[in-house]
Amino acid sequence: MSRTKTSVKTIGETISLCLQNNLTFAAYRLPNQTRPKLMVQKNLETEEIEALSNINELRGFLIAPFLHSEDNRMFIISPDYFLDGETQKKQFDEISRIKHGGSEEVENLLPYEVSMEEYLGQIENITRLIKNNEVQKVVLSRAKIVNYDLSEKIQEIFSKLCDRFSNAFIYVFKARDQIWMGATPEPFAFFENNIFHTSSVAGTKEDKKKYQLLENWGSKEKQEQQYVSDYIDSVLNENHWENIEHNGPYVKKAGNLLHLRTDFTSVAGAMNGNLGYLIYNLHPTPAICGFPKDKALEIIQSIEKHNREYYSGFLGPVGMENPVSLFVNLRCMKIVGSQIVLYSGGGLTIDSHPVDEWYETEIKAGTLLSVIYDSK
Ligand SMILES: C=C(O[C@H]1C=CC=C(C(=O)O)[C@@H]1O)C(=O)O
Repeated sequence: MSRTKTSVKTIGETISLCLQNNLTFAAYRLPNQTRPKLMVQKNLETEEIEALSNINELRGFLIAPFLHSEDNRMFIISPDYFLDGETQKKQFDEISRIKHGGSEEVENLLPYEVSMEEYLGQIENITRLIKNNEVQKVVLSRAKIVNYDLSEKIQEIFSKLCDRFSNAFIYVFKARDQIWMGATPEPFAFFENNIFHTSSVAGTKEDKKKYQLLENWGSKEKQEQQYVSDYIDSVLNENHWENIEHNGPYVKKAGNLLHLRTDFTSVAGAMNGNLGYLIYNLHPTPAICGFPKDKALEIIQSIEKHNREYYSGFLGPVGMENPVSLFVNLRCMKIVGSQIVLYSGGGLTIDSHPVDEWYETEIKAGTLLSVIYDSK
């Protein structure tokens, strides 16, 4: 009897082993599933991905930044080991024999942390541009730095996130000397039973009974989400994506928050265009950038003083059990030594109130913080 007990290890135990041995890995749990999965790569270096046109040939855990740059590349973690729900002793022993030294030159600089006062000023500058009709929506974001040493608790927090947020995509990855973790409510591109899905998720309220009903949401949130839906609709059409169906907007719970969400589905037939081009054209949607896209991006780049890196990029398994299961990297953090950097943002429109927007980013950062502080 004891043989079966010791012959398997949990994904949590395997994550600990990977961290201890400085291995490149990604663990994740898909929304509404119970089994966490883990991909472990034997080598330290990950493959850079230049373009997504051949996404159908990729296999592994894909990680794309908000914007490509010299420092923020799109890359993939190879599934040399793919562990589904548990790890057999034999695989565990094999993994324990792979060890890498830590890089000493890593410059894990912390990002710029904006004060509340400065953030309110940034919002005022952006709403002025919106009032002048230069742009309609801009998603402004910030990084919040908390002194907290998570290094010994990463697998514990991963497992708590899985328990607490059953309908989110939960992940943790270590690659390129970085550790990121998140519990995102925003599907970006995935397949289920050969049906392609994407979603428009925007507009935020605290999870109060009143807001569980769509009719109690104001025009600010409805408009904010409509920009995203219209954009997704136009990109799907421009890319000749056929038989598109919409469901929404409806109210969807995301941890301590509620969002408005519309789901788009399309039967993945031969008539549909190239999946890689579609993904390339969809990103970044107005849920994380704004509308019109180019102007919003220009404003974000001139106002935000931190580099978003992988926050508001997209990530998830590709070429594994499904062609792609990609999610927008929200409600996420980067673990930097004994500090954590939490990233959050919010959509600004003509009806935004600066102080409310600041608190919205605080509450969004609180999604992960509530779990971290619970584990103290
Ligand atoms: C940009 C974020 O959320 C997006 C997704 C849902 C609701 C949002 C909002 O209400 O502003 C944002 O568009 C974030 O969590 O950092």
